[in-house]
Amino acid sequence: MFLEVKNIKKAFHKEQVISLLNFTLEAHKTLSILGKSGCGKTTMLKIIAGLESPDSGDILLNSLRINEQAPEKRGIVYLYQEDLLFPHLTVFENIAFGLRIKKVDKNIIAEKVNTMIQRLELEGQADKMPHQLSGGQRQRVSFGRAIITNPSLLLLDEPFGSLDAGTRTRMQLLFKKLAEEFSITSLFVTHDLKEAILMGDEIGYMEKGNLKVYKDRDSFINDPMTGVQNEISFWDSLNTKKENEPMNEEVKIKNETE
Ligand SMILES: Nc1ncnc2c1ncn2[C@@H]1O[C@H](COP(=O)(O)OP(=O)(O)OP(=O)(O)O)[C@@H](O)[C@H]1O
Repeated sequence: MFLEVKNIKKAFHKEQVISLLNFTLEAHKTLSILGKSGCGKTTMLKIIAGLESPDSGDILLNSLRINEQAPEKRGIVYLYQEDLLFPHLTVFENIAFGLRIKKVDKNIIAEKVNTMIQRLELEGQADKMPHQLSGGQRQRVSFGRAIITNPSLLLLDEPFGSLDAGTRTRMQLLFKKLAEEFSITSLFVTHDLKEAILMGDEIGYMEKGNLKVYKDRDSFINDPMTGVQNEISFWDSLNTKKENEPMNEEVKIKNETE
């Protein structure tokens, strides 16, 4: 297993935010994690990234215990909704940033960044500054910046939360494509049911600091806790209403003519 999270617990003062967290993730897979606000999703990601320390338990990456490793040494990138680009750098330089820090040869940087810009469908935007971009374009630049350094694990915290529905759908498809192309291993936190189903090779549901990972999509869909059944009943009830509408109309007309 590539990522192993074992018996993690975390409390803030008296609030037990992570009760007992246990799960594993294979390399090149995406685990989407659904859960209500405040159930501990961000805290879990921060612990894995090394931005918060757990009270107990272990995190293993490639069989190595990384609990004491500094965040920048973990090869993990944590990307959140309002990810800030460097405002004084162009799109090209924002994406190139991680490679420049690693002192990669400038010709290789140019080649890698230009390829990434193409993959992100950002052709013609390379010289723009972040404030000249749309929300979806900014989010794509953030992805590019995160992926270009080949992180071992990508932690995505509601990455499309601030986008409109259409842009969000396009970003989901683009991420699926990039995840495959760059063999990304990721945890994808979302509030959105459809997004969780669409993005995850595996799906987990977090409640009160516990994560349940489902063995397949059907078990997730059939568990009443995940809310999928409620959603289906809602759409079914609208359909039934629609089917009944002409009938009601007929009854009304008939009654009026009687
Ligand atoms: N640094 C902190 N100090 C004290 N309490 C905290 C801290 N960070 C988080 N919490 C608390 O831990 C709980 C879980 O927070 P967390 O941000 O992990 O939830 P979440 O599931 O990511 O929520 P959301 O979906 O709204 O982002 C909340 O009750 C929050 O107030």
